[in-house]
Amino acid sequence: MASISEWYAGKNVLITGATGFMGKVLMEKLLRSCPDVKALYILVRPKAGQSMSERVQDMMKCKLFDRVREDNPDFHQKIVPISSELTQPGLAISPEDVKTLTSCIHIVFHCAATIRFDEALKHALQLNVISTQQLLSLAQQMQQLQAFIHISTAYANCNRRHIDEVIYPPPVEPKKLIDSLEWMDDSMVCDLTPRLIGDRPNTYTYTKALAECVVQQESGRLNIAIIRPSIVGASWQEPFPGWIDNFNGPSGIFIAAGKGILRTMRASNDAVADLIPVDVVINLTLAAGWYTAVHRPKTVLVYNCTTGGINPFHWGEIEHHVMSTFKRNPLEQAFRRPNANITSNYLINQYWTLVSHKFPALLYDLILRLSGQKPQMMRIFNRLHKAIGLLEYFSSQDWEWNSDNMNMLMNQLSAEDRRTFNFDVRQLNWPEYIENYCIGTKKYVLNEDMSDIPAARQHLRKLRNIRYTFNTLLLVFIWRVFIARSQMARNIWYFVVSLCFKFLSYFRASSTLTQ
Ligand SMILES: CCCCC/C=C\C/C=C\CCCCCCCC(=O)SCCNC(=O)CCNC(=O)[C@H](O)C(C)(C)COP(=O)(O)OP(=O)(O)OC[C@H]1O[C@@H](n2cnc3c(N)ncnc32)[C@H](O)[C@@H]1OP(=O)(O)O
Ligand SMILES: NC(=O)C1=CN([C@@H]2O[C@H](COP(=O)(O)OP(=O)(O)OC[C@H]3O[C@@H](n4cnc5c(N)ncnc54)[C@H](OP(=O)(O)O)[C@@H]3O)[C@@H](O)[C@H]2O)C=CC1
Repeated sequence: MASISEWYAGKNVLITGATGFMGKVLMEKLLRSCPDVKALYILVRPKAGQSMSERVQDMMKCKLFDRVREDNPDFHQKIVPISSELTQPGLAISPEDVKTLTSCIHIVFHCAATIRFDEALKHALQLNVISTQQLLSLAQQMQQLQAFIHISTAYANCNRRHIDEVIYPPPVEPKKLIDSLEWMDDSMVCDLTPRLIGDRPNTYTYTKALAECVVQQESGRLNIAIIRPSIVGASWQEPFPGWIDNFNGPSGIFIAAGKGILRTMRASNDAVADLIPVDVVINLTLAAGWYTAVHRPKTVLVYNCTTGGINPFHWGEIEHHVMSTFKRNPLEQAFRRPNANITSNYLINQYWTLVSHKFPALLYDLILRLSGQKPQMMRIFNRLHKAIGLLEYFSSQDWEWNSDNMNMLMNQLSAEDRRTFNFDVRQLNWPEYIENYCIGTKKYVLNEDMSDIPAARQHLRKLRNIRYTFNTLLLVFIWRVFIARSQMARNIWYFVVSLCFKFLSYFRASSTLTQ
């Protein structure tokens, strides 16, 4: 049987969400490990004042593509951008482009989605559900289509503790919801949202669950697979360790901790941190594409792409390794020395939020105001608290995912494919992975240079000296205000000091006697 790379040779691939984190890694891997792939058609919209072509050109300059560029400097010739706004009718694809796509595409990878946890339900429904429906309708017209791979999330059914590789009944019939929301104005939808999402934490997981149901309903004659990754993190091995380009999931938390801004967060030390490296997800996705096309399973196969059941690691361990990495490889211009702690206790977290977040922010903003600058720290902390509030649900509990299909797929691969498209997370060394992940946030998200580490260390030493000076001044202040002004406090203070003195004298005398 042909290897995975051989199967992709000569194929036209359609990718949605190609400008996103996973979409880019998917393109890179296809171009590098399947060099004979015919073309990658990518659906892209203009954004933030940039045209579609400008965005694609910028994207291809990205460091992620360095290895591909080395192998094939003309790799851009294989990329065919197609203008598309997924929230528009017909995905806003021109009739000529529809004609091209329906005649030549062999495999579709649907990665596009809104992954925001605070997305308005109408928009999340439009993008995550309705555009999936529209893309499936387009796929039904593709004459050469062999597989359709839908990227979902392992948390689509996070209202369950144990999650099998099946499509669960939807919380509501998607079509009914789409029809109902159509006539409602935004404020009505907003009021109804908590009732609708029920025991799910946000509109993201809710609409991703509905999308899975739509995939099943609209599957028709298509060969479909659903990939459900858990928390997608930086790359493990490919194209190089530690590739990450956004603040999503834990990345923003790691950065905030490394900058010394985040000092406390509610999370369970003992809960499994179900992180999955992005290259593992992409390798599994490409292998699932091959398997779906070649073996044509009778039903929609769901692949839970998780680590917890195979090679578990816990949030407490993550905290330890993140802190240790950032102490050895500090981020530039840290606000304070990195020292974050996670706790599952609500009151303890509230206390530390007040003492370690709000108080220093107020103090810093006061200093900024006094020096004629604009206060900014409280605003940063308010945003951080909003983000943490939305993530806590996922870091405070754990889930059990069945990953039989991932194992089945691994057993279907030849030894060579298993190496080229490695998704065997049993080999993942977590401490090494977390170290590379943190360094990746420094290098690729914050664009900091590793050669500046000595200066960053010097800055941390300066912060330590400021803290010692501040603590000493605080002690003197407390002494002046509370001790020196009250006779009773003074008596207690002298009593404590004399007790310490007596203890020291006794200790010195007894140690002289024993000599
Ligand atoms: C050291 C101890 C570590 C212990 C770790 C413990 C716990 C880990 C925590 C959490 C892990 C759980 C993660 C669960 C993931 C579930 C998996 C999934 O299925 S899907 C993918 C996950 N989706 C997300 O992560 C999206 C979450 N983000 C949002 O919903 C929003 O971004 C937001 C948090 C609500 C913020 O919205 P807001 O409008 O305020 O800001 P923007 O998004 O527009 O961003 C503006 C600006 O800020 C940057 N940004 C965004 N997030 C962060 C952040 N967390 N920290 C710092 N900066 C952030 C963003 O890039 C923008 O920058 P710019 O303007 O320059 O583009
Ligand atoms: N990141 C994670 O931790 C996890 C992600 N997933 C799933 O993986 C998939 C990819 O996620 P990820 O790469 O992280 O997400 P990103 O937010 O990085 O990328 C989202 C992609 O969708 C595109 N998109 C969004 N809105 C539109 C629109 N209206 N029209 C056209 N394109 C649009 C974006 O394009 P543009 O650049 O124009 O905005 C971007 O390319 C999603 O389906 C997500 O649910 C699952 C589990 C975890």
